[in-house]
Amino acid sequence: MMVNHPEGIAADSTGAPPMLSVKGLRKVYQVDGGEIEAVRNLTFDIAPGQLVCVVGPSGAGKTTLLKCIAGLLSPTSGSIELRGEPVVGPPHSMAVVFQEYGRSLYPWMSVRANIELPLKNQGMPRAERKKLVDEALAAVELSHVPNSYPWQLSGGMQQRVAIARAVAYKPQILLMDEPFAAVDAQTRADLEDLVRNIWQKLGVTIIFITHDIDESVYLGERVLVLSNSPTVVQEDLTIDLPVERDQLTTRSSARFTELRAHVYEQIQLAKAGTLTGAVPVVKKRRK
Ligand SMILES: Nc1ncnc2c1ncn2[C@@H]1O[C@H](COP(=O)(O)OP(=O)(O)OP(=O)(O)O)[C@@H](O)[C@H]1O
Repeated sequence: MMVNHPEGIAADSTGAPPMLSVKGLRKVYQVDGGEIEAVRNLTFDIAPGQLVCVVGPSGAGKTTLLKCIAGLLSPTSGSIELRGEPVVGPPHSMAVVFQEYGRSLYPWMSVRANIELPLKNQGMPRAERKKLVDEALAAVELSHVPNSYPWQLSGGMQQRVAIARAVAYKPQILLMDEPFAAVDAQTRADLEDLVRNIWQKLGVTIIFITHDIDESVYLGERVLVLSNSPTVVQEDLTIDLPVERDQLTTRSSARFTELRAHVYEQIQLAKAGTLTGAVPVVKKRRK
């Protein structure tokens, strides 16, 4: 049987307030001659330390949701709260890893300097910076290349640098927007294991956006399936796989197959707009 969260409620046995609370989020973009309602009504909580994957059809509003959470876009209506405080700009306690690692690293700076930069900008003393960068390099298994430049590394290694930079910053929430979409399958599998490793070691809350159904089930403790745009939460699914996962055993287990089939079915329904009747809406602006 599939286990679903009651709508919008994050499971937290400690009774602590949610790390993140999204309430009635709506985002309408103003475009030439009209409006596009990208996100209609999203409500959910995320408990501290959860690893939540967000999946949905292309154009479902995943990136829009992430940008609103990161304080890079303001919602048209509804609210986003981080530990009970409204998000009105990029919060200090958040770090974001984007898909385009090539554009997120400075090519003229060494790996170490790239990871160190946000800490330097915070005015952190040199010794403390060095310790955090060394720990982050070890966490992503790049301790052997601190003085290399990003362009000397493979795509997968560059994405590790981007992850290290986020980890060194010690965020309360790590947002990841399709971070492995541009790397090959083998590297992607390694990076998925790296994310679960970091999550287990550091206990950080992670929101991981992906369009890959298998990836969402393999990585997540919970999967939020978004509907087609204009977006609502179509399904909030608990992934009851063991915490210790590995690419071979987990992916060949009967439960994994069952869960991935379920998410696949939900995405198909989302694409067809079956549950929500949702279709992209372009409204004419009143003159
Ligand atoms: N800056 C913008 N201006 C106007 N419309 C936008 C803008 N950004 C996104 N949209 C529209 O909002 C909807 C949701 O887009 P968004 O990029 O958030 O979806 P997504 O789920 O991340 O897509 P994908 O999986 O293809 O990356 C789409 O219809 C898109 O065309």
